[in-house]
Amino acid sequence: MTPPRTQQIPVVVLAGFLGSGKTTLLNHLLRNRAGTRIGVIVNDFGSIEIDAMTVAGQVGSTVSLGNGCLCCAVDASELDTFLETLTRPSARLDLIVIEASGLAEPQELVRMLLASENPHILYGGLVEVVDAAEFDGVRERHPEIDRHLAVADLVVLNKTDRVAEAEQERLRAAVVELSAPAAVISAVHGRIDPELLFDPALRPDADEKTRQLTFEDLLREEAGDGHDDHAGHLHAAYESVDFTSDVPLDPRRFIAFLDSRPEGLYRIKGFADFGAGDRDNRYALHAVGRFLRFVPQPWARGEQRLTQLVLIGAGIDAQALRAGLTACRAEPGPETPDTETERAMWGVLRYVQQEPEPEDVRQEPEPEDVREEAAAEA
Ligand SMILES: Nc1nc2c(ncn2[C@@H]2O[C@H](COP(=O)(O)OP(=O)(O)OP(=O)(O)O)[C@@H](O)[C@H]2O)c(=O)[nH]1
Repeated sequence: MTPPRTQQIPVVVLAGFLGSGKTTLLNHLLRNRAGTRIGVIVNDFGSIEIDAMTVAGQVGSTVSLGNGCLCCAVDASELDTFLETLTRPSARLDLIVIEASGLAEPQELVRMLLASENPHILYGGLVEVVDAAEFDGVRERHPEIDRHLAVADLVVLNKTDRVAEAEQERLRAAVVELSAPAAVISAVHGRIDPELLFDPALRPDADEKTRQLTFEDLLREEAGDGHDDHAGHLHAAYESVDFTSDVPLDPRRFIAFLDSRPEGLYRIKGFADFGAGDRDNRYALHAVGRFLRFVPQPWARGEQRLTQLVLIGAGIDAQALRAGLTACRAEPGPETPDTETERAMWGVLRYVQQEPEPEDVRQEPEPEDVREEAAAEA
């Protein structure tokens, strides 16, 4: 007979501004979990759940919290429902990771976890991912980021491949100052030692520095800084636009649309179908600030060919963006690519990285997986 489960499951909050690399880090973690069973809760800002779709090779259970910021749930009951599902003994999980939306207020999530009455969970710390290449700009626009760093337990200074070494030193010093006494580690493509999440005691200088926010800390913070109102939340000024099309996109028009995207449109993610331009692949698309990248991914057998995009920004004109995207839809063309369609793809291929990252390779879930979608559970 199996003994009753008494151990509490640590719940780690994975936060960081839009596009900083949270999903990439999470995928790295899931691929290098060495037998640790991880449950994942994904909280997307847009209503097409791109993040939930791209969390690959799930082990354990994945639930998606869908549209809107979890930090603004009126009460913690929705989160509690998911935690309840993930902590039942049959899920046999060792760790739960909540990937916050890129606009969430991490301290609100921590507050909800600490207030949860689920006896099977234990708050496992806040991991904040920082995009080294965008850090200065994001901080300038959103001084609130300082507040997020101040409550983190582990900071991952990600995308260090995109900044020069001297610059890295400067950024690191700035992040260390803002997040002290949390440990700060530099990373490329979120490749950190998974043990850092599984076992907080292994974090650099853990014995002296690890600090886990207590409920009292959060209450004090709430009373002190006056930032707790919804209007002060990062996402208050942001809007998301979803676009789905079963008509393929014209590559030239779509690249022209992307090249002229407005300043406030900070993040685009999703998948594009270029029809005859490439019958074999869909193109995963990531824009973060002015950075743009496509990753071709083979269509799965029988998969519906769709373009699905989420655009997130501040001060954007949703109607104009939707109209712009609709105008990118291709006229019916040849079934097989001719020279003209091949040439039209050149603009897209300029943004394709030659060597795909392991994170970009689509994986089928492992056979033992239990995958539960919110719809089935809610
Ligand atoms: N050059 C470089 N690109 C990276 C690195 N880490 C992530 N990326 C890319 O950055 C883009 C955004 O990464 P995601 O992991 O989707 O970011 P996210 O934080 O989950 O994004 P949101 O959920 O929209 O907030 C993708 O194109 C990643 O491949 C890195 O270390 N270096």
